[in-house]
Amino acid sequence: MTLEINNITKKFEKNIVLNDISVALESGVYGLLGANGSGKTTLMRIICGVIKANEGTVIYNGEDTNEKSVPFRSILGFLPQDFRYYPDFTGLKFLLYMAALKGLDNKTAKEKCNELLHLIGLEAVKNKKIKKYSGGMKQRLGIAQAMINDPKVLILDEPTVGLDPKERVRFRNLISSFSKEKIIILSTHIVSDVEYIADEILILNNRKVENRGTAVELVKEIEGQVWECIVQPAAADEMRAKYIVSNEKHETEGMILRVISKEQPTRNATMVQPTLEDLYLYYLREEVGK
Ligand SMILES: Nc1ncnc2c1ncn2[C@@H]1O[C@H](COP(=O)(O)OP(=O)(O)OP(=O)(O)O)[C@@H](O)[C@H]1O
Repeated sequence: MTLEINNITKKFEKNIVLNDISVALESGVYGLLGANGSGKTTLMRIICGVIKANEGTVIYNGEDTNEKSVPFRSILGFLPQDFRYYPDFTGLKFLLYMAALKGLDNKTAKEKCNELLHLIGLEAVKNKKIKKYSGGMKQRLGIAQAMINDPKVLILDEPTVGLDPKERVRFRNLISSFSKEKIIILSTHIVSDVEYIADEILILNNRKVENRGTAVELVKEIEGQVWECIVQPAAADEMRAKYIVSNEKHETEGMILRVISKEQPTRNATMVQPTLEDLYLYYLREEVGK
């Protein structure tokens, strides 16, 4: 199973959001990481055919997904960022409705809806109207609707938004149990989510997929560049202006700063193991310095 994104360029008027992006994906879970506005949603919408790229193609198992003769939609599941619900529908009715739209027959739809409602932990409230659901419950319902047709390619735009820690764990388990022989792409700002779920991480930066790899592979890039040092509060501002500071802790002896820098930032600084969170901030350095 392969999904190839070939030379995708997307402009909104003069604003080039994605510039000649090419990535080839095989079955697995991919975490798409990038700053606000880096084009994650745009890329996902292009893959799903919701919007068209100016240039480039999306090829699934050797076939262009934009060709009308290619039934890509039937093997695709999508949770958009701005997913709309019908507030007066119950959770079950909503899923049955989505199943009908995807062409499932009645019997399969009922079975699938109940199975998913159980998996996402909404069985007890399936007959309640969606307007009475919490944000996390709605989000889980959105995830379920994306999975209703047992898609081979599942695209989830910020699926963990609004989920509490317990719900996030449930989501991770759901994805790993579902991920066999599938391509799952999910975007998030929550680094720990991709760290736990994704087999591979794609970093979207400067209009490109700038880097890809496992969390362990990626953090190697900044090995030897992450430091912890103690500074007095008065010096913290200067440090923030000069370096990427990925964490700050107030202690009695001063402030403990976690700093990303090629050189040792202070004489007392000790080198520490980089994390994916450090790497993320490293890629977002322009934002950090602002
Ligand atoms: N329909 C549109 N018309 C004009 N500009 C757009 C449109 N959609 C997106 N953009 C612009 O494209 C850029 C990328 O937006 P996109 O939503 O893809 O980023 P993102 O990485 O998903 O951001 P976020 O993390 O905030 O959701 C932004 O500068 C945005 O303003």
